[in-house]
Amino acid sequence: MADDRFHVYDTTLRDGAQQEGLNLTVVDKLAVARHLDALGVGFIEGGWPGANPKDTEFFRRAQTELDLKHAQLAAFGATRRAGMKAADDPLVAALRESGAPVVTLVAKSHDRHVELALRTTLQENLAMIRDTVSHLRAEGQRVFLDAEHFFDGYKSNPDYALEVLRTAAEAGASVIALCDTNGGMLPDELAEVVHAAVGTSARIGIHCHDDTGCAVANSLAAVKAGATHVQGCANGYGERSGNANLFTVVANLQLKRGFDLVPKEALADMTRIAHAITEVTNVTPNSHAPYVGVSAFAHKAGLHASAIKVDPNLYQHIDPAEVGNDMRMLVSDMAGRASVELKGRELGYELAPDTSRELVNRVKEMEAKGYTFEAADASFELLLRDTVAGESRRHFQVESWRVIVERARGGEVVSEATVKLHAKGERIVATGEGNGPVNALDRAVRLGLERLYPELAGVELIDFKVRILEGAHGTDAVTRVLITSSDAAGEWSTVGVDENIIEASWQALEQAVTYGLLRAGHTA
Ligand SMILES: CC(=O)SCCNC(=O)CCNC(=O)[C@H](O)C(C)(C)COP(=O)(O)OP(=O)(O)OC[C@H]1O[C@@H](n2cnc3c(N)ncnc32)[C@H](O)[C@@H]1OP(=O)(O)O
Ligand SMILES: CC(=O)C(=O)O
Repeated sequence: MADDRFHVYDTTLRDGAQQEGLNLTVVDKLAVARHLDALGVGFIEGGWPGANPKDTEFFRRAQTELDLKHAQLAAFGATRRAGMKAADDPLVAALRESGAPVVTLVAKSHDRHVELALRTTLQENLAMIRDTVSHLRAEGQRVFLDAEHFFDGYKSNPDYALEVLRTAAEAGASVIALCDTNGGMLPDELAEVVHAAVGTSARIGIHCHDDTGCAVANSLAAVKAGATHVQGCANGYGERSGNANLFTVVANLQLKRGFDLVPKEALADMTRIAHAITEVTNVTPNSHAPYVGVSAFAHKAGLHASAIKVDPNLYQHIDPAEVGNDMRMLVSDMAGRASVELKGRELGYELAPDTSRELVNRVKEMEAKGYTFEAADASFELLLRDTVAGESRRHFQVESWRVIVERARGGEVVSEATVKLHAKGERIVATGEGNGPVNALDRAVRLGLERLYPELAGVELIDFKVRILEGAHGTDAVTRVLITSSDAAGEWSTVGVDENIIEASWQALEQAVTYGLLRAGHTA
């Protein structure tokens, strides 16, 4: 089990699930819990048993289907309703019966909320907290308290807000998490309030929302002010602008502040875990996320690359391997010789200085015409190979292509493409039909080449993006086409640019096929 000196408490399955558009099944929740446990968090808040059948079911199945190595499960719920006994409240019963060793109770700590939202007295709210905490403690559960709206409540009535903490601690709550529920706090003022709360006898925790973009900074400020329990969500999921991103918080505390929160090997697996969770949640990963985003260690500027060539630490705050991420070089019109040299090395080529210079010039010229190599790594690698070895080293040469688009009598629109190619000493003429001109060209090329290169059967065109770009003089617009292809081992992207959309598509398609053949081991 995790070290009890400092708590890492994940609430993805409860507060994270309050994110717009995020909807997890019980199986999804179990899968996310396993990923979080692999990261080594101390607590996983699984949901609110009794509030909906899914969360009740999660806790039932968790007892037999989750074999947690690090984390303890926490069941979330509210203090009892006003005017009744905790033992008689069905939602409190659901917490008791959840099988979770920890219960986290949300309680009002803002006087205005007690009066307006709960519609009860300040004294009755304290009684609700006291009764519910002591009842669950007597039933053998460890009880944490989320002091809802604590910071706004402290500003409105500090004595009452602190009285809520004291009441919960005296009744047996072992953690009191101060919640910036509306997410409106800034780090300096938040730290002052945390300072005032530390010493109320229970461990003080922090739970921040990101409405000011400060959830992570606020969590760190709270820890500096004495909090020893930090809550957050995987990938910053959560209601409105989200919760503190637990991955960022953990990496910051462990790598910058020297806390020993999760095993070193687990931290080095964090990027994979963050992405594995996005696969379950079906939320597109934020490529710019600190530490774990695919762009977190991607370098585009030529000046950066020239320094990185000497020492990567000159433009990186940590070694990406510490969080399981990788440094990547992006090649674009902002590249210099060092950028292409490093990118070449990443792809397995050692480039001579003259070749790097020629390649940078070609990249800049082509990007000025509308090509984009940072989005089309495969096109860059082909350009690099052409620069080193010449285009004659391609697997096939194109004599010509032609496409006919016909609206037939019945109204059906059909496309037919003919390609004339040269490969392995043969002249090939092939015709393909498709539901559009690019589809027809793709079929024709495959039909022509598959006999010589059977691996092409495993290459699929999976995405096709078109963008109309302003021409250099603002009049003659050009089309950029990006094609993403895949085989059993991965994906690659290629780019084509021309005033004619079919020519632009053809360029991207020809490169997609050529790169697919390279990946299949045909060096041409
Ligand atoms: C800050 C947070 O994110 S806390 C987590 C919030 N999460 C959720 O709300 C998701 C799950 N919620 C639910 O499924 C439902 O709201 C339930 C099952 C909890 C309650 O549903 P309902 O009984 O239909 O009540 P409803 O949602 O309309 O209102 C909430 C009730 O809880 C009361 N309440 C709110 N906070 C607390 C609290 N801390 N302690 C006790 N009661 C509370 C409200 O006063 C209100 O009481 P009322 O029914 O007498 O008006
Ligand atoms: C409890 C909780 O999620 C909050 O106050 O934000």
